[in-house]
Amino acid sequence: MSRPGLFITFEGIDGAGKSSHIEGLAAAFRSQGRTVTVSREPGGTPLAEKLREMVLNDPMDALTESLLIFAARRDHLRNVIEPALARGEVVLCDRFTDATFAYQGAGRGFDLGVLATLERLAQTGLAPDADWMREPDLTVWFDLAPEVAAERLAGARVPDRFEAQPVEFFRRVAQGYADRAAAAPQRFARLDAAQERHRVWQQLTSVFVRKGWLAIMVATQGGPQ
Ligand SMILES: Nc1ncnc2c1ncn2[C@@H]1O[C@H](COP(=O)(O)OP(=O)(O)O)[C@@H](O)[C@H]1O
Ligand SMILES: Cc1cn([C@H]2C[C@H](O)[C@@H](COP(=O)(O)OP(=O)(O)O)O2)c(=O)[nH]c1=O
Repeated sequence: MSRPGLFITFEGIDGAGKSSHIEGLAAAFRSQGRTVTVSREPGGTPLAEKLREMVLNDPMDALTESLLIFAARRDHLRNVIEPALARGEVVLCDRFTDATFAYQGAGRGFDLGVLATLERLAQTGLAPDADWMREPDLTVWFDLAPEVAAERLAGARVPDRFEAQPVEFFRRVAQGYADRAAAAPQRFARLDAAQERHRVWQQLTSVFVRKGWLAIMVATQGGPQ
């Protein structure tokens, strides 16, 4: 019997540690026989990657930014995420719609009601049930104080348009994530991302073991060095 697809997203402020763990988790799933698609937003298709370049580099107002992000998201859902889920794969996506509510909504102060409308438009009509809005099965939230994230990022890479924002911006973004998690506690798994890397990995894998999506052995091995 084929297994149902799993759509898992990773969220948190820039520098929270998401990217450090996604490939390790993909390897853990693969070692247990699952086919995994790893992707990211904005991005994940040729069109969406072009839109990503614009969103990360060109100045624009918050509505334009939100429209481009949701356009990229729909293309990504249509061409990558929905087909992979239909094949029963595990889809691991570095950021998704919670990032839009956190960055454009809480961070830039854009209207949350408009974002909810765009979310419904962009994420409906693609899954097998035409009226159903696609959402992640699980969202792993790397929760980290903005000051710690800024320290980790200092010197680590050239900042994009968002990473160059002041710490107050990231405080609002972090609160945006907290609000999203409070509104959908059954979908969110919060990790204490301030811990050492191997401890974050342990927290991460135990979430998947508890859900029955990974066997217990991977909770004690693997992960980033
Ligand atoms: N638990 C951790 N403790 C200390 N530094 C970390 C930890 N996890 C990641 N880092 C470092 O912090 C920086 C940001 O991590 P990254 O995974 O790129 O974050 P994100 O993808 O969330 O922006 C990188 O330099 C990474 O090596
Ligand atoms: C998905 C998404 C990302 N972003 C921002 C957050 C990040 O600063 C940036 C790119 O995200 P990310 O891929 O995490 O960048 P990196 O791997 O370089 O850390 O885009 C939004 O503002 N809204 C969104 O909906």
